[in-house]
Amino acid sequence: MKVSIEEHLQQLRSRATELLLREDWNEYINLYSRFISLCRSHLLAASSGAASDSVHKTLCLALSNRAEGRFRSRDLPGALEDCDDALDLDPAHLKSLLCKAKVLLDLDRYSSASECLKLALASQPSGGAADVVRGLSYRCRKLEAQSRTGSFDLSDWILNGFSEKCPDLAEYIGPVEIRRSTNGGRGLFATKNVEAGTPLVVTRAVVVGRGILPESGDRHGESARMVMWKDFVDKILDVAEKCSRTLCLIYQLSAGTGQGELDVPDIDLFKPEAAEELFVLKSKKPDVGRILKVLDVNCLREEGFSAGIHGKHSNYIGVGLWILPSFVNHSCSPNARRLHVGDRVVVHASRDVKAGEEITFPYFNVLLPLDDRRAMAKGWGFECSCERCRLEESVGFRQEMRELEMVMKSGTDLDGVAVRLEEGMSRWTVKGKAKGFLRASFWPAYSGVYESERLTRRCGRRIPAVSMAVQSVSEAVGGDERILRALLRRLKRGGGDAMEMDKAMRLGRGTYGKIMKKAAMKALCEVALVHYAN
Ligand SMILES: C[S@@+](CC[C@H](N)C(=O)[O-])C[C@H]1O[C@@H](n2cnc3c(N)ncnc32)[C@H](O)[C@@H]1O
Repeated sequence: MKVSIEEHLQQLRSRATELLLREDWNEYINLYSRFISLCRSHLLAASSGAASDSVHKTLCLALSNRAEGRFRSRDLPGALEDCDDALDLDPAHLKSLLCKAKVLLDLDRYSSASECLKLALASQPSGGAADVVRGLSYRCRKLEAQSRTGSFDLSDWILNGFSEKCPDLAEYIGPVEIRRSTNGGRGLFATKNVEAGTPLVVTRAVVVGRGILPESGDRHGESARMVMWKDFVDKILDVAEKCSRTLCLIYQLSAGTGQGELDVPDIDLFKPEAAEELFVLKSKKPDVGRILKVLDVNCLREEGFSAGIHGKHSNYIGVGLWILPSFVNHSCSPNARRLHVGDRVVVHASRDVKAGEEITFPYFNVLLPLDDRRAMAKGWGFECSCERCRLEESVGFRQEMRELEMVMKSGTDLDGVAVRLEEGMSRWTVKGKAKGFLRASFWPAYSGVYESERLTRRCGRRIPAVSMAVQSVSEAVGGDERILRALLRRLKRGGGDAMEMDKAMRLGRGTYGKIMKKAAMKALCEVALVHYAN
């Protein structure tokens, strides 16, 4: 028996409802693709105007439904294309306007989303649809203001113990640009003087892979790591295949070789509003070999209070690719830090930064001696050429430093190490910033002393007071929980004056960023006291 086109479409609709309920988006999209081609061929064959009007309506709804499916399966460019096709048929189609606004919001194109919502409002939605329009408009205004001003506020989230949904942060590019760095490759540079704590870049990851790995030494550990990595790579390839903008941006990143030959892209290329014409590729198929190399060089681990210590398992690991932060080089004397909030990373100045200065954050723990840092940089595949490493390599008293490092590692005579370093620095006429560099290299010894009232008393005035050491080390390496903790412990024990309180607040801003109110900063300081006992 021959089935009429209407009956066929009705069968497809019923099947689509089943797939929608099952959230089987791939099948849902496939089904609507068939539905759409049927409508289009029917439209070509339609003889009367009335018949063609009704198929137009059906086609418009089908495009809108496929857009929703594509949105759910994170094919945002595909979803946008479907919404635009539906709106070509009916510019006031509410469902398509709402879906388009959601897609544009997820693509961080807030002004375009806002335009779309204005059109949706003009069609006078009622009931639930009106609520959706109002909700999206509010979100749009909030994100647009954040992306323009760089004012973020994580206070509520922190004060609620990080338990609520992650705060909704906008994409933001602050006063920075990409230039050639002294290490030969490219780097991110400040275009204005900024204070410690100022957000520089806030951006969403292409993908973050998260998991809880078995204890190290567990024979399943390595295979669990491999499974997690494979899943992460598959997701990256999936996004890159669906979105040529993302693929183009991934291709801008270093694949590890020929640092000096890499192009220096304009910062505007990384703005969500950058024109689509800038992202045209010869082949939309991702070059897997090249992407694997890019991931090797640029993936970062989530870190900071938001990643590891709140409610998450101690073996938790999160690895992601964040495009613009991938231009930030490492330095053992960094001036920026990263804070992870959901899939977004906030890169903020961890100390005052001057216009023209390169923005750097630590790829690994920099509160360690030169040889340990060298080994870690080697693991990353480079030799660190930062100011601090160059200075420590060139000093004539390198051998004496090595001996002190050995004692510090044995953990037996921490006060002796700190005292001998201070005496050595007077003899070697080490001054100013260089003192901060060396104290940072021996921070485990200093912090061991400051943690213990007995050792602090024993050292007396042969080592600097906590607040002075904290000041010099934070000037060398920027804000850091472990340095902040030393100062907070001193304040907690009593004896801290208003100046020290002020210093702690400033160091807190360098450590956590100027993205929270005082009460939330205090809550984080409590966290530093509990979680950073060396
Ligand atoms: C995430 S990329 C940083 C941006 C990179 N310079 C570029 O041009 O795309 C990491 C690579 O930059 C280089 N790099 C980063 N920090 C460095 C440093 N302190 N000294 C030397 N090379 C560094 C290394 O080649 C490293 O593999």
